[in-house]
Amino acid sequence: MRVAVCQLNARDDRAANLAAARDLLGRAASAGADLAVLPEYVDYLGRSAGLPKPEPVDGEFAEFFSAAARELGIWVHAGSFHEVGPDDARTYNTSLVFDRSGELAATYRKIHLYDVEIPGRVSYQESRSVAPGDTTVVTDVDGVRLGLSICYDLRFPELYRRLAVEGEARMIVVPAAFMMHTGRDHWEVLLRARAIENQCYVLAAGQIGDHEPGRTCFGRSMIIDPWGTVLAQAPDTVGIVTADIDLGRLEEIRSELPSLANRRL
Ligand SMILES: NC(=O)CC(=O)C(=O)O
Repeated sequence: MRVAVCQLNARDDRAANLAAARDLLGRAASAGADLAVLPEYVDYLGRSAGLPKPEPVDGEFAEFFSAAARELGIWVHAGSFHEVGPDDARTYNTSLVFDRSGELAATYRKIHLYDVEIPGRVSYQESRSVAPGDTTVVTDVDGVRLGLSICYDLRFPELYRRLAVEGEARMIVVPAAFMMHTGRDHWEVLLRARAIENQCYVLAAGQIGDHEPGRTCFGRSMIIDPWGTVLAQAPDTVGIVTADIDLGRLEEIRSELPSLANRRL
């Protein structure tokens, strides 16, 4: 199976964001990808005052990416979007996965919300406008188990352990809008740790560059194998990178260094 991660610079123009995402999916399909993964908040990354009306899971956002999956004949992980939330003040931060025929295969709502105050660097209170999900999700992509997560979830290893052990995931996606300040020191380390400790492929698709208001994302989308080797890394531009998933190699690593099987807790 070939996978692609797509690096995007979403801003406050929803139509332009979706068109840019569709272009990247087309490029992924042309590169032979079976599965393409988009970053967190494909629909909108701008001022909260300008946020378009949140949508239900079966709304226009879903129709758009369902059509893309069907037209291109590939699996599409549509990053995440602003889903209608449980009350007027909050949305959900939601990922959708579509199969090759455009059928919805999985829905995941970000569980861990980014409430962080780093003076002079990062001030973000995601839980003010987003409600957390409470369910772990694993789906089958052409017979390969794919575990779902979003951005800040990356810092909570217990989620990934659950995806790998209870969910039997062999690949884990991390669509993200990781901040520049934290990204340059933490992004690759955390991604490679999750890949090594869970002996899974990690597919990490990031937003890149400046987004209103004054938010800069780190990018460096990457695909990592279960040994922790970075198979592909995006340069600091919008674009895609691809790599091939080798399940034989994964099983070899799990049998030669059986740390998952050797768990005591
Ligand atoms: N933006 C996020 O949700 C997470 C992030 O930037 C970080 O964990 O650092």
